[in-house]
This record gives sequence, C-alpha cells and structure tokens, in this order.
Amino acid sequence: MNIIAFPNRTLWPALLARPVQDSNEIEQKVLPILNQVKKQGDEGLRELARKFDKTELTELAFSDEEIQNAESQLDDELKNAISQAYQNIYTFHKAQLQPVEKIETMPGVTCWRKSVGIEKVGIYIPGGTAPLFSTVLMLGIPAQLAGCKEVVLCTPSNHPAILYAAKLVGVTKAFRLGGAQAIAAMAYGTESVPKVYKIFGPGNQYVTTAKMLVSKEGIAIDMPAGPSEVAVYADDTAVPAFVAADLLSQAEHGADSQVLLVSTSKKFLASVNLTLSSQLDKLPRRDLAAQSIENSKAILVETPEEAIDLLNEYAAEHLILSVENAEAVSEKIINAGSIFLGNYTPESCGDYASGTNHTLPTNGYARAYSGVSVDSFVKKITIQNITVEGIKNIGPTVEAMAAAESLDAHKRAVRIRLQSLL
Ligand SMILES: NC(=O)c1ccc[n+]([C@@H]2O[C@H](COP(=O)([O-])OP(=O)(O)OC[C@H]3O[C@@H](n4cnc5c(N)ncnc54)[C@H](O)[C@@H]3O)[C@@H](O)[C@H]2O)c1
Ligand SMILES: N[C@H](CO)Cc1c[nH]c[nH+]1
Ligand SMILES: [Zn+2]
Repeated sequence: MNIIAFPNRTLWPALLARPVQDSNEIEQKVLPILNQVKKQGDEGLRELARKFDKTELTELAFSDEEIQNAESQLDDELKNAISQAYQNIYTFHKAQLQPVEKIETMPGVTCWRKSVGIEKVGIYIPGGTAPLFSTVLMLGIPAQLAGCKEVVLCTPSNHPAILYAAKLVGVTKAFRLGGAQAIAAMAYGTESVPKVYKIFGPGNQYVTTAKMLVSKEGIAIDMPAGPSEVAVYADDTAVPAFVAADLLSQAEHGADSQVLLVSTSKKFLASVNLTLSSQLDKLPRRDLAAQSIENSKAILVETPEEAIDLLNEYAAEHLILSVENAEAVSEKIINAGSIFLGNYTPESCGDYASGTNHTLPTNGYARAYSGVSVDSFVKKITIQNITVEGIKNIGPTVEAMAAAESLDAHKRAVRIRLQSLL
C-alpha cells in the first residue's frame, strides 16, 4: 500500500475521497434499463437477463420445489454455520424491538408510537462476483422481526444457500433477477414480480444507481450501500498479519472496494505492507483484491487525536480499532457504519455471524445514515388520546398558536369543544 506520511489537514478531503465514478455516465446506462422494465415487464426482464447475465430465463421465479430442494444440496457444516449465524443475528435484532411506551405530556394528554412492519418489501441479494447468502439473513431476519407481510427477493445467483436462507427467513417470493433490472422489477412491478414499497440491499454501481433513481419516483430505499470498505486504526499493540488479513477481507469484494490503514507508527505500517503482499498472493480472488489494494492508502499521522479526526472525516463503512483501550477510543468515533474492537474482532465476524447487520452505509454516507436494523423495516405511527381534562389543559395553548398562524379553523376545532364543556 502506498504510505502517505503526515498529510496536511487541508489535503484530507482529496486524500480520503473514494474512487470517483462518473454517476452521470452510470445513470445514462441505468435509465434505459429502468424504462425497459417499466414498459415491457417480464419480457423486458428476459431480454435484459440475456444481455447482462447471459442467461435465458424461462421461469423468472424460483419454484417451491427448487427452494425445498436447496437444503439437500448443502453439507451439514454449512447448514450448522447458517443456523448459528441465524440465531446470533436474530438475537441481536430482536433486542431492537421496543415496547410501546405511553407518555402523558400533560395531565389528560397521552401520546405514544406503534411500530408497523412495512407490508411489502424487496430485498436484493448480490450475486455477480460472489453469492452473498449472508445478506439474505441480514435483510430477511429484521424483515421477519418487523412483521413485513410480503418479502420479495431478487438475486442473479442460483446458489442453493441463498434459497435455503430465503426459506429460513420466510421470503414470500424469490426471483432469479440481478442488476438494475431487478430493482426496476421490484419498484414498478411486472406480471410476475410484485411491486414493493421499500427496497433493501447492497449491490454494484448499477444496482445502487437504480435504487437511487427509483427513490426519486416514490419508492423508499434503505440507503446507498455501494462497494464494501474498511478502515483500520492500529498501533504497536496490533498484529500486522491480522491487520493485513482484515484489509484483504474487504479488498476481495471487488476492485472498487477501498481499504484504509491509519497509524501513528511508521514501523507498523511497513510491517503490514510486508505481510500484505505475501497474504495477497495466496488468495484465489487475488486480482480483485490486488486492484483494490492498489487504490488504497496507508496514512501515517502524528498523534492519536489526529487519527480520530481523520477517521471521523472518512466515515468508514467498517472501522476496526486495533489499538490499546479500543473501547475508550470508540467513544470518540462519531462517523462509522460499524466498529470492531481489539485484535480478536475481525470484520468478517460482523459480515457473517456475530449478530450485527452487514448492510451498512458506504462512500461517506455513514456521516448521516445508519446501517440496516429492524427500524429500517417498520413505520412508526404516532397515536394520541386527549381526555376532557386534557383538552381543558392544552386547549388555550393550541388556540393561541392557531390564532397567531391565522388559521382560524384550527382554533375553532378546539374552541367548539371547550365551549361544549361550559
Ligand atoms: N455496503 C454493503 O453493505 C455491502 C454488502 C455486501 C456487498 N456489497 C457490495 O455489493 C457489490 C456486489 O456486486 P456484484 O457485481 O458482485 O453483484 P450484483 O448482484 O450487485 O450485480 C450483478 C448484476 O449486475 C448487472 N450488470 C453487470 N454488468 C452490467 C453492465 N455492464 N451494465 C448493466 N448491468 C450490469 C448484471 O445484471 C448482474 O446480475 C460489491 O461491490 C460488494 O462490495 C456491499
Ligand atoms: N463486507 C460486506 C459488506 O458489509 C458484507 C459481506 C457479505 N459477505 C461477506 N461480506
Ligand atoms: Zn465482506
């Protein structure tokens, strides 16, 4: 990795910028795909699958039989692993369900919120370069806990583990569709694919751009979750081989993934670089990881305070703190999708099985967005109840405010009740 020593703060924005993609150019490719699906429905989907996935789709949906048979194609080791991951992710996300709390804001005025699962949701499971069946658990489990009635899944992969996981999380319909066309199908609906209200899931630049475009047409999306990335902040208590392995674990997602290493120790950065090249050579996905490492940086900073500022400016999707007192350091982090503490918390554990969600904001969106959780799958409806005592208490306040806004009908809705009580 290219080591950059003591960059001036004014250089940080340029240094930390993600690889630039010409969003206009991608939009020009994605817009015709969306329009084709809108106009031609299933037939358009078949043609786009021929063009981009080199697949002849006679049946768009996976059959019940294919879903049932998926289990028999997996060995016990993988099924046990999926089952353990399911349990951990379920346990962590279940704790996010909060009991309804009724709040009396003033005597006789009670307000509360209820959570309702979004009725129809779509989950996109990437499958271009790797069949990410773990993403089925990450999206399907919170959807299940939120009580979503219809969960539509689209993926360009036919890996049996995707179908097995889909069954575990209660997906209602699954389709062999990938890319922007899958997003369009769920956004507009076709003869076969149901239209949904909100679309979730990570994906490549076509998928992410399609999500952004359909969101302008009233379809909700989770967040822009693009190429995976990780930042590692390490000091001399970290193990160079562990850090190198963590960097490579995200670099192998794709050539557009970005990894960043920050340290106050020049010696440490050099040691990571040494072990990085030997570990890289052993990877089956060497070429993808090598390109990603090529675009990435190791930054030497003067002080721990500077490291924290830099990491907050970068707003990584994943942040590994391999430093002394990592938990105390994490208190100072205000921008990150998910944080991993100490030498024995590799990011891979969060990607698969520790319990937290791996669908996280990339590209600096962690400054404003959170990762997926049960909350992402629910709407919160507020409810209020005002008693006779309550209207007497709150009425004058509302009357005064409505009068000042020149909204007489608002004022009268209160007045008429107060007068009825005289
Ligand atoms: N941020 C997160 O939470 C998170 C989680 C998991 C994965 N990811 C990211 O998801 C991405 C997965 O990407 P992927 O490509 O492997 O799978 P993908 O499923 O997102 O995309 C594959 C689809 O892209 C379409 N496509 C391919 N070339 C095209 C072209 N030239 N024009 C139009 N469409 C085209 C095809 O239809 C194909 O089915 C990776 O970048 C990974 O880093 C992110
Ligand atoms: N690191 C990816 C984005 O968080 C998720 C993933 C799935 N499989 C392996 N990794
Ligand atoms: Zn990963």
